[in-house]
Amino acid sequence: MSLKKHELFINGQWVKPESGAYVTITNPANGVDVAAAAKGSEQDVDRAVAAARKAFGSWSAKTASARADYLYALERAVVREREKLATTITSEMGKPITEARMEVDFAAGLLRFAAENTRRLQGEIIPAEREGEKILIDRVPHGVVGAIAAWNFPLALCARKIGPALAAGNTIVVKPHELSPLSALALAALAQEVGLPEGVLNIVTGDGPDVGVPLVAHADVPLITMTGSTPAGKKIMAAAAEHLKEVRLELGGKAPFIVMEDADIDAAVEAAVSARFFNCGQVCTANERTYVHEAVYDRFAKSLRARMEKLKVGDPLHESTDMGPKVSLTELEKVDAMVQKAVAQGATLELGGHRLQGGAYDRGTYYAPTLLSNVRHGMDIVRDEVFGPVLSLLKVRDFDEALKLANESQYGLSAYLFTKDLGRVLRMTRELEFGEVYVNRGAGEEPQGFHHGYKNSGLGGEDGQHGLEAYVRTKTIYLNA
Ligand SMILES: NC(=O)C1=CN([C@@H]2O[C@H](COP(=O)(O)OP(=O)(O)OC[C@H]3O[C@@H](n4cnc5c(N)ncnc54)[C@H](O)[C@@H]3O)[C@@H](O)[C@H]2O)C=CC1
Ligand SMILES: O=C(O)[C@@H](O)[C@@H]1OC[C@H](O)[C@H]1O
Repeated sequence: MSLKKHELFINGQWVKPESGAYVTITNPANGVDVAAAAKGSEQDVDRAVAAARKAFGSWSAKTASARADYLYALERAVVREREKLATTITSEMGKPITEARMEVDFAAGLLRFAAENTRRLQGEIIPAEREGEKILIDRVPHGVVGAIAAWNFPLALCARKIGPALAAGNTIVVKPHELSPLSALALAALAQEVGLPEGVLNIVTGDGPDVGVPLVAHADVPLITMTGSTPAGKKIMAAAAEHLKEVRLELGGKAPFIVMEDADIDAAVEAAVSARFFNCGQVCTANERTYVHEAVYDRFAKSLRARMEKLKVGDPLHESTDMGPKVSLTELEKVDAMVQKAVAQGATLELGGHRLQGGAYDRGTYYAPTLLSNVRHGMDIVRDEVFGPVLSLLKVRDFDEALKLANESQYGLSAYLFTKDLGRVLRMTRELEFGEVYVNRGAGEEPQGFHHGYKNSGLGGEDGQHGLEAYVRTKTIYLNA
């Protein structure tokens, strides 16, 4: 049976790539080829940007309510197609179907938030020095937004950029990740179905060098928003600097997960496990370093191990599966190398530490839930982002030490704190150098929050009112009759 070929979505139409080539998308759970996606190129980017530029005039001229209506319609279509979209996500990148449904819900929530807030992008009126004059500070869209996504949330990361960009009156060209373009293409099909005007949303599939690079360099794209690795984010920022364009970057993380002696240990264990093993550890907000107070360390470690042993790894389409495969063999090997290096540097391997093999595991890229103890702060595994199911346990003397070690990182996206002591919580709000902190709960941001990393975790931030405001710029008008 021949694979379904997915074309590019440009100017409201499905069009063939200039290259004439297609890339096979493989399900990491079983090695089965699921579809082929067009291999985009610079010429395709040019076509998509031209379409988006042409559509910008009439889209930005629409009333905020009219733009909201389209976004509400798209959200309703996403909700209606929840199961189909979730299955697409699972088959292209391997997360459990239960989590894929959560991703669809999150994507719908992001679109709904954008729709609800189109009318809240308000300007200002300032008294002038000249009689009769008013100074207006208006908020206007940038024009064509270039959006580049990662594979770990292939639908939600696109919705997170499309929703606010369109709400604010921009048009957009989206480049999904080369490993997982299918759910973004399914979203485009829904946009077409709900009658989104042609050219407002365009999708060019393909890899970073062929599509991402020309999109970033394009003279008619004044704003780039990207989710992915820190090295790629830095390259994008350097390339954008050549053209003095704005960038919003949502990059890697190395979240500390701090458990103090007064914490609810059962709740902390549950949250530590879900924040580490959700999506097979492939989340920028994942629990990367679990710092536990020495007074409760042994109890925590025992309970953690017991909880981890219960994790069911297997076919992500099964309702009871907790963890699916890694997205690709390359990614699996990267994680395994980090684990082996940690062991060589003196960490103790308590659980896992290897690829799962035998039976159905042999067809996919499964890695065992891994627990490392005796982890010391100088080890590479504490420094570098581990995008996989590997939990590193570190013992700390007190809160001071936990705070100090938590801050000793090049990253600054998310952090977690479990304690009942309000004094510590208040101190943490001042001293912890992270943009998003979860107190006495596990991971999972909300559309009305603000997802924003410090240091090497990124620039700009996404979601909520602050995220929406990134998609407008100011225009000052000295108004006289
Ligand atoms: N912050 C996050 O949420 C994510 C972090 N990662 C981290 O990144 C590592 C590598 O994963 P990759 O998929 O290779 O991420 P990546 O950062 O290379 O790719 C992300 C997106 O950027 C595009 N891209 C890459 N280089 C580009 C360039 N120079 N110009 C324009 N576009 C470019 C890619 O095609 C993709 O769409 C993972 O192991 C993980 O550590 C991966 C995914 C998401
Ligand atoms: O890219 C990531 O891993 C995060 O931005 C991620 O995106 C949706 C999830 O809810 C976030 O944690």
